[in-house]
Amino acid sequence: MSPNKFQANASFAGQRATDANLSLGARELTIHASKESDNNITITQVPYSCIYGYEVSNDKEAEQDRNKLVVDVHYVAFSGPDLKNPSAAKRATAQFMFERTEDADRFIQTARDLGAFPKPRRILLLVNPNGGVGKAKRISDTVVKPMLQHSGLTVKEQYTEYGRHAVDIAAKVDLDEIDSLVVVSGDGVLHEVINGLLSRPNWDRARKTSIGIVPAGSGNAIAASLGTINSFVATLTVIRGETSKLDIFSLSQLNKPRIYSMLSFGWGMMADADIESDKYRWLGPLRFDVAGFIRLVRLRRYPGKVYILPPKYEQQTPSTNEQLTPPQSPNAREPESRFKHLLDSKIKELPTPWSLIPNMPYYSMLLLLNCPNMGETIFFSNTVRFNDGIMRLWYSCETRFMKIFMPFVFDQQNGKMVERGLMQDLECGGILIVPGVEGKPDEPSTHKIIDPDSVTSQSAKAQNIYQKPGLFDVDGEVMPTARTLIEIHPSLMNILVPEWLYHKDDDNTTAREHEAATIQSAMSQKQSHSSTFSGVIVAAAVTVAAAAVFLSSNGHSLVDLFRSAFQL
Ligand SMILES: Nc1ncnc2c1ncn2[C@@H]1O[C@H](COP(=O)(O)OP(=O)(O)OP(=O)(O)O)[C@@H](O)[C@H]1O
Repeated sequence: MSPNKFQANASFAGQRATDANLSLGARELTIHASKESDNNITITQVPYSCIYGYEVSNDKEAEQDRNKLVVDVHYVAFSGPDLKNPSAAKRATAQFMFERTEDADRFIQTARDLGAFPKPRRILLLVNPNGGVGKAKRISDTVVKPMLQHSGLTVKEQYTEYGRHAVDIAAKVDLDEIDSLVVVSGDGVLHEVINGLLSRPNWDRARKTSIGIVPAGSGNAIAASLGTINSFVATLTVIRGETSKLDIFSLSQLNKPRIYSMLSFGWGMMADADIESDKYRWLGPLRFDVAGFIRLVRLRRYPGKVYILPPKYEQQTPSTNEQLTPPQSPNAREPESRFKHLLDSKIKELPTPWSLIPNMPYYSMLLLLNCPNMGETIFFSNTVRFNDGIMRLWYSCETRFMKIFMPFVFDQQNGKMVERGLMQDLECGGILIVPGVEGKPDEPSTHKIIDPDSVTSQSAKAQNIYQKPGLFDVDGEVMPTARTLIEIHPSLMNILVPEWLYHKDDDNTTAREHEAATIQSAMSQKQSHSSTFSGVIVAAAVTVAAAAVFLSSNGHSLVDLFRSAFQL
């Protein structure tokens, strides 16, 4: 028999087969078996990228014969063609009963050599018991830990005990003792992990530690973007250990420590809604719809100036600091921004290559995204990739209720929100935002939230331009509304991704496409898809109902809400 072929009694995918032929290929295990019921031959493929572990035991049905060994191969099986569909994956086990110990040993050794089984790694698992609707502990206990148990990985679990605890943990953990830092939480805790790692003195070493997420929050934008909303797929991803580069944004303000972001920066309506949605955390992902709806009917204008740097500008001209600290040095410190001086409010006009976004007397929304999804239920645009080294900025000064309402309700999940002309978009390599009243953007006073009643400019008042500068939202966390420099650091970190995910820095696209095709062809049942439209209608109905419940509990009604909307 050829070295990669084996024979064993098999039990898998709800069927039993005597003398099934197993073959270990370059990227998948193939099982040829004849069904006991009708003698028909079935061929089942299990891609290695779906295998999360194995176990060996004695055959219980043949206790006297210690020579007979059973190998359980644990994998994630997809039941529909959409690899990103959260309900399309489940755990499965294929059981092979070998007649002789040598055959079982040879099977395991060959599978190992071909990369069928996960490679041993050390993982620190951070679980936020309070994230989202408090489901992280359950996901960790019922999915993550049981799967990790079979994986052969070394795992240490730690609960976060207070807000920003993950920053402290990531800043202090011994990096020589772990290979990956994985959170079972929402995006907020992953944001904290990134900021903890990048605050370390051994910055260059820390940034290379791979990070991962099993989604258990209410936004889960990163997991939605990676196609790992399903907890089984997310845990499989952590176990298999495939990584991709991840661009990171840094946000600098005068005399404040830099903040790092892996997901988004927002200002205006969406940012206010995101931060304000924290009050409705108990609603889960629906909290964004409710807060968004309330903010939509109370639309505001956000005055300020936004300057941009051309895309890839930084990469074309490496800074002196980067030359001084070669990336191979493990203790290289965080490189300083060469545009830091622009944070000085005395600088009124920015020098080339910076340019002002023209014709924007105020903004109603501004959004910088690093991933296609803004949340589990908000798919923004598939033009955004987390490793292309480009910042994508969307902005608008639209304040008409219906113009914003329609795309937000009907295009939230189909990526067409930006195609409706609601927002303009730009690619850039850096941004400087100067929030504040039109004509006086650089006054130090605009760094604070200002009472609109204190505005004296008649023209600003007449145009209803001058209002509170709004909130700055970084990955769902608030930062002070002040002159802010945002820069991109291409491929700064490494994030755990599903092996079949196509990504741009990949030199093995064909293999990955084959991987996705193999998984898709291995699927047995057809997935039934509810239409996006009906999903949206249901979402809208639930949102309105939730808003009604919330408002009535606060002594208001939907009628008040609509009245205030149309008065604006
Ligand atoms: N034990 C704890 N007690 C209170 N707060 C905590 C605890 N552990 C973490 N936190 C805080 O919980 C906040 C939210 O966490 P997380 O990101 O997991 O959920 P989420 O905000 O619902 O999800 P998403 O960011 O995807 O919307 C974080 O700001 C974090 O600092």
